[in-house]
Amino acid sequence: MNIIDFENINVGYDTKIILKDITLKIKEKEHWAILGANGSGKSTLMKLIQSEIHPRKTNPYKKEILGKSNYSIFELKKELGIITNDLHNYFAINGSFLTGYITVLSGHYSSVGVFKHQDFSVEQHEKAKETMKYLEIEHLANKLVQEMSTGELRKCIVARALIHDPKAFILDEPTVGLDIKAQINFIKMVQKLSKNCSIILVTHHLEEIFEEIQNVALIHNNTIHKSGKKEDILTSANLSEIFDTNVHINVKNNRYFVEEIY
Ligand SMILES: Nc1ncnc2c1ncn2[C@@H]1O[C@H](COP(=O)(O)OP(=O)(O)OP(=O)(O)O)[C@@H](O)[C@H]1O
Repeated sequence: MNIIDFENINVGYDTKIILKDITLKIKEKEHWAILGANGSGKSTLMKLIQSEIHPRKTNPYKKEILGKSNYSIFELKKELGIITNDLHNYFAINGSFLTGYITVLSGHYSSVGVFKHQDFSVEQHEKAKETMKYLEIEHLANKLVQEMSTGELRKCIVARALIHDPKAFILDEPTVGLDIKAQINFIKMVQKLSKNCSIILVTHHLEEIFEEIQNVALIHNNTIHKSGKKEDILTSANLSEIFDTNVHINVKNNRYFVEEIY
């Protein structure tokens, strides 16, 4: 099954087209990085995936997620763990008085916090505990969201999505606001998740593309400029083109990094 199967999609805001002719196929169990400069349209692609914006109907197109062209967004979000900075900020503001445990438990109803009308079974509580243990965040169980660091809250939000055992995680610039140690730590956690589900990592940081990510799509010139196997796509020439600056990249221990900007 394909996680994402898009063909010839044009999408934008009001009358303005931001991304055109989007064709992208991501199969189950594949791991992808989507790379692009600031303003290239990465977040717009995320909004398209989440159906916050819709393809223009002026041309034939295909938009299937998890093999379906018609789906309820509520159900979709259980099958796809979608982690955005908007979600993070929403929790930081509206869920500031929740504990880590309640944040994770609320994933069962995809709500922000738990409410009197919601019943939780013993199994649901067990799942929340097990998920926190798996992500090594048990120590955050009683900590309030407002007392958490950016990295701690982001991990709780990932755990909240993981409670549904999603088929894929889509992470939009997940290390924004994290210092170097927290960034490495977070990417290690995503690497662990990749053992059980697809990872689609939207980023502009080359170093975050961990070994298991074997496919890359580059967004440039309002479209998916190039996509395919990591070794073919992640080249100094391609990155110089999309970031509009001369960069020389290198690979060490299966990790890509920018060696020189000139
Ligand atoms: N709600 C909106 N209404 C109109 N234009 C928008 C809207 N959101 C984004 N845009 C425009 O769409 C283009 C792509 O923006 P988008 O946020 O998708 O880029 P991005 O690659 O995610 O950027 P960044 O790396 O800076 O987060 C930009 O020119 C931006 O100004």
